[in-house]
Amino acid sequence: MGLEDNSNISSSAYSYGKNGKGGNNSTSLNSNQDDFMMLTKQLIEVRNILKTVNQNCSALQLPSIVVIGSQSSGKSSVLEAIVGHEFLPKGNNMVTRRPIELTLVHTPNAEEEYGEFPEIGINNVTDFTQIQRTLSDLNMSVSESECISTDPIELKIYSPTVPDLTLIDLPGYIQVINRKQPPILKRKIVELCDRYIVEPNIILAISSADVDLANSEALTHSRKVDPYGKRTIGVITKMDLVDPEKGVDLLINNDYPLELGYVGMVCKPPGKSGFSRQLSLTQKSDQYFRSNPIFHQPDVQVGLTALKKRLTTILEENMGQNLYGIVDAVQNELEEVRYQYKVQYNDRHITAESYTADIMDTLKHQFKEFSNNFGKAEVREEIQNMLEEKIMEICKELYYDDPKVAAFPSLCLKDLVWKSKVDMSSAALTKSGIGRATTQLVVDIVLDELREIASKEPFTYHESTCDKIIDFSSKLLKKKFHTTVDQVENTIKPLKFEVECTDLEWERGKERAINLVDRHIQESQKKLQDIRSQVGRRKLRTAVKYLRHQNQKKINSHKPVTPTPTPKKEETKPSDETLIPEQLSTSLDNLEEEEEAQILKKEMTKPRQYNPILIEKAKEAMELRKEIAVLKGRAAALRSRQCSGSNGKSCCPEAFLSVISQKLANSAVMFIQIELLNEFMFQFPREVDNKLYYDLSREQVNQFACENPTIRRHIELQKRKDALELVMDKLVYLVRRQNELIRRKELNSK
Ligand SMILES: Nc1nc2c(ncn2[C@@H]2O[C@H](COP(=O)(O)OP(=O)(O)OP(=O)(O)O)[C@@H](O)[C@H]2O)c(=O)[nH]1
Repeated sequence: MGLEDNSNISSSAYSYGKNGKGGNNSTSLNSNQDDFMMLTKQLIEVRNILKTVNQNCSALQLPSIVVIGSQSSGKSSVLEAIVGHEFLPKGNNMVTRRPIELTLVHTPNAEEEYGEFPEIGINNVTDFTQIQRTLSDLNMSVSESECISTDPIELKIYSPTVPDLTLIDLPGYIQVINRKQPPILKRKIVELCDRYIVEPNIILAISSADVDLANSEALTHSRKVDPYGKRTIGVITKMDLVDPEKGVDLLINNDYPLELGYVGMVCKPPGKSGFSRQLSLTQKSDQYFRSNPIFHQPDVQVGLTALKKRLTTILEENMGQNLYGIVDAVQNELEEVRYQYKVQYNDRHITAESYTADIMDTLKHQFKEFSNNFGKAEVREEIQNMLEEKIMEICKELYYDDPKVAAFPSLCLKDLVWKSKVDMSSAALTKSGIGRATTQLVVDIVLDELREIASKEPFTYHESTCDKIIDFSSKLLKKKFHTTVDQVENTIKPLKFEVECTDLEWERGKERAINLVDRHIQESQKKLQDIRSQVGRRKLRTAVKYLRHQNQKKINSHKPVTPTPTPKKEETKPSDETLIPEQLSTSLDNLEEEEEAQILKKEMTKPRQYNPILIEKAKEAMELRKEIAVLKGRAAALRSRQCSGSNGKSCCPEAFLSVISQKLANSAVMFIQIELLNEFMFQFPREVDNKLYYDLSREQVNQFACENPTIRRHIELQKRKDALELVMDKLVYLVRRQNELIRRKELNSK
């Protein structure tokens, strides 16, 4: 727009100022102005939508009005005059440290004016001193050493008296740095302003009337990026501080011409503390100019009304010019996003709610699979396995660790001490808190399974949800824990006193016992093998021999010194029945003995320091050998005739205990199933729905879904596509209106 157009607008603005009402424009002009307002409003909306999805794409940016000027030039006063309220931070201590992005929303039918800070979620603030305080706090969050932050504060003001505008308030240029300010501050402010005075933004260059325009920082900086003033509006503040003639000279400025011209302002008449109410503010601001005819010239634009009108018109024109470019940019962006959406997600629409519901279904489904595979038979098997380990512990304590265990098979029916051990062992098994142990075992299995589910995708993304699952499951199980324990204990009570056993039960028990002992032999052999591989066969053998030698030395030193009778030949090697375990295991090494005798001899004559870890391993290996030997003996006994029937139970404690363990497991499983598991399996899916889905707010559901990065990206792209489609709809409508407007203008001008 050239100066010719400016004069039109200024005269209409002035005529508005003169009668203080709506002026004398024609109806068609009014409707055109409404259309202009509508375009600006809609484009500001579009701009805000685009901002939510496309912060970094300059092609999609719509213009804002950027306010620049030196400190105390009157920037805040102008902005406050436009808004009609004091709301900007005041003080000497560099109160503007962050850009303030101010969106003014004209709400013609609303009675209330209010502000909101969308980014920090503060809404509906009707008290403008509260807005001022919040702005101060947000500015002061930037430390003095940091001086300036580029992170903008977003503020929206809704009012029936503001025009639709987007303004950006920036810290004032510093002319002379004071002692307290860091030297870098001046440059930082220039850099910050430079970021904002770029195209397509409109520059509102504020200069004070009482300062020579040659020294105006605002004009100096704006001219660097907009030499002809095509997008710079000059505002001369404090017009009351200079003679009206000089003021008018400044406005019809030929020294520093701007295509968009200058507007003169008086925001604070001399002697007044400031304005507080919108209506009086506009009136008082314009009053100064009304009272002096020198300002009643067509080329002179003065007063708040003129400024507001000028800003909305220029912003609207600028947005109108940008409209087609924006449409193209949005169209391109939308096509790209649609393509990505198709390629990456096959146009599959997803919501945080649908994802959350899917996850819960997956969880319930996996749990159902587990519960189907964890029926009575499986629970019984688990309990029996646990009891078998207990059997081995009991046998180890009562039988295997007994130094005379080798003699057990021959004495088990005759020797009272050995005979009584079978009752001791059955008592140990039945009285060992079976109720608690079995219930706890099942609880642990259920919780372990849930942890297992939680350890896989997609649950790995939702750590706190997994914690919740474990938490409410533990609580559900805990509720039933004690009753289940009591029930199990009650049912197994009779087994504590007497255990009857049929032939079939004995056979099964024996079979399990044989398997159990065989399994333990294999496990011990595996451990021994591992030690051999870790240490090395030869090294281990030498260390074992060394230990044996040491043991023997100890035994000899404790023996009374009596002449040793020469043993008879057959006594030198004990019979298998009387072999103690160590000797038994030693006999396994006969083949290797020759080979190592030499090394050992050397070791004994020239003692050396053995690695303590090697010694530990050697001790462990000796224990294992001993254990394997005993277990092999027990496996043979269980397979022998001695254990063919239950009457040989005192010779076959493993088989007898296995019979008892089967009976215990049968009784326990029934109550664990009824009291604990059935209830839990029924409750779990309901708790999932209640605690993990229905209880969540919309925001929490969103948060949950976005914990999964794939879903977050999917939702973001979808949001972007939705927003761009919405923007595109609005733009298509605006283009139609704009074309209509141009057509009408052309008709009017004919
Ligand atoms: N006489 C007179 N004084 C004014 C006018 N406008 C503003 N002032 C005064 O000038 C001083 C600076 O005004 P501000 O609006 O705070 O200026 P600013 O550019 O925002 O200052 P900084 O925030 O320091 O950058 C204040 O004391 C105002 O009261 C005016 O039109 N006439």
